[in-house]
Amino acid sequence: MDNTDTYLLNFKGYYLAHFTANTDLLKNLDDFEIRDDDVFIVTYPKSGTIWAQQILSSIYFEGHRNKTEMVETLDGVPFLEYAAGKIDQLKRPSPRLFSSHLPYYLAPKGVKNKRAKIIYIYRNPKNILVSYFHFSNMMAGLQAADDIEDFMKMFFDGKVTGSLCFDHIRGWYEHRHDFNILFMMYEEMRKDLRSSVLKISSFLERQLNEEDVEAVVKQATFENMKFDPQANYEQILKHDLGRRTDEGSFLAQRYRWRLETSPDCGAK
Ligand SMILES: Nc1ncnc2c1ncn2[C@@H]1O[C@H](COP(=O)(O)OS(=O)(=O)O)[C@@H](OP(=O)(O)O)[C@H]1O
Repeated sequence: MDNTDTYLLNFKGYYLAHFTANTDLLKNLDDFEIRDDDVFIVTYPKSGTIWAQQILSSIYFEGHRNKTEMVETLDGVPFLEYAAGKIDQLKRPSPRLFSSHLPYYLAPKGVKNKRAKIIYIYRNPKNILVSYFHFSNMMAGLQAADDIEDFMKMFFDGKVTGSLCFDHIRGWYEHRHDFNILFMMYEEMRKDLRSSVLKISSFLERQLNEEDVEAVVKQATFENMKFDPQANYEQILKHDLGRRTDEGSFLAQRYRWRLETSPDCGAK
């Protein structure tokens, strides 16, 4: 493990966000005990993790779906490799839902033996790039960039948390036969959220009645999540992760309308 960079932790050739990496867990990552009913959301950063967390959490937890329980979405679907000390993963009751930005080759042995289910969300890298640029400038623990060109250099050199985006997506896709995995595309989910929820719940073998499906979809709309304090990470951002500036949020999309029309993807 190379600890020398302020922002990036190099673990076996892969960059993690230094400030929040769970180094104790990483030491024994390969042997991390996997249960048959574990479920992982795997993404490259800025590809829709928080969105998938919301969908999974409301598929699995009735109290979340019906808003009778006030649980931060992230606490229901915590990261495996981040937030050291916050949760003892081994003591969590089943079924455990996880999030992860890890590349395929760092997945614990049990995941490679198809013991857990994985939902891999991928997003158009142009949209990732713009989202990541704004996000890096907002988050205290990530390296800020002077402008989009500056960030593009880091992004295409893979000198960002998550390393090179293309390696991440290609790696998981080319090794898909080693895993019990469902691929979902962010942009397709945007086009048809209901079908995406049905596809995910069917893969997870979770029976939902019509009313449940409606509730999950409603909870997962951008408009709902943007203003739902349990879902939008605002408190976590403020108190745990740390902001560099008051501007920006996890659910930004301020440039969304430009994506279809502008060659610079709304970077300016
Ligand atoms: N409900 C819903 N619908 C559509 N899009 C959504 C939704 N929830 C989150 N998002 C968008 O996902 C982007 C954040 O990605 P991640 O959650 O993967 O970020 S992170 O890696 O966990 O930091 C981020 O994209 P940008 O807005 O383009 O930055 C979020 O807006």
